[in-house]
Amino acid sequence: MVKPIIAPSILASDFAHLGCNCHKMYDSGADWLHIDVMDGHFVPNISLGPPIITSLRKEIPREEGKPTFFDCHMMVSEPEKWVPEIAKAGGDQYTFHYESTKDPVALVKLIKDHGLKAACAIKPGTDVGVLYPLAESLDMALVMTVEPGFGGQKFMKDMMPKVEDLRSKYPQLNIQVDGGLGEATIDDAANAGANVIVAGTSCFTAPDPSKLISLLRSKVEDSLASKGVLDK
Ligand SMILES: O=C(CO)[C@@H](O)[C@H](O)COP(=O)(O)O
Repeated sequence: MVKPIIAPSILASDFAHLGCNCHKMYDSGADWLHIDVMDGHFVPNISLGPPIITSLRKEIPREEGKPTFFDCHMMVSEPEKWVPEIAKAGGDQYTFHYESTKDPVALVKLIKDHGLKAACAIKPGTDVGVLYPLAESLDMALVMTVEPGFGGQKFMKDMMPKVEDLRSKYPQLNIQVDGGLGEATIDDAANAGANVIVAGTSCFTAPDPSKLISLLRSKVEDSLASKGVLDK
């Protein structure tokens, strides 16, 4: 059984006001913050890294009963290298890209040994079948719905068969979609069976983020209930 999880991507925040903007997302009903770490090698962009996550964790300390989960999406060439630093900085989940590692099984173990939840992402051109041998050991699978690297891109609806395939094979797995999600695209993602919705531009530009977050949540909830996999 899985729950709807709405995760605003802080890449769309004005970084000059990052702390305030992150509080605003949690106050608006976000479950997680999605933190995009980019190294300029795996993707053609540089975003932020462990020092900023450390500062954010000081600003948003872990507190029982409060949403403070940091979902770290590692768009980096050497995902093994950054596990200890992300753990130390205060990350909660470490999502590596399948395309960036030679040994995903060892990497999942390394991530869990550092007390982090382990997730694996696939780029749009990667076959969903690469996730099958890993799925039982993962806390989440991420199906990218844009080419990783930049916010504000167009949602790729043709990725939805990957989500449908994973949901039918792994009803209990957290399945995340990332890129171009918002009011216009949530139906496609929810109907396919995604339960973790990353939304950057849509959340950070919404006149009322709480309204958007509750809309995204209710669409996911309805779809999970219709599939009989909603954790109430
Ligand atoms: O990982 C990425 C981009 O590489 C995403 O997390 C984007 O930041 C999502 O942004 P929007 O498409 O929602 O603006």
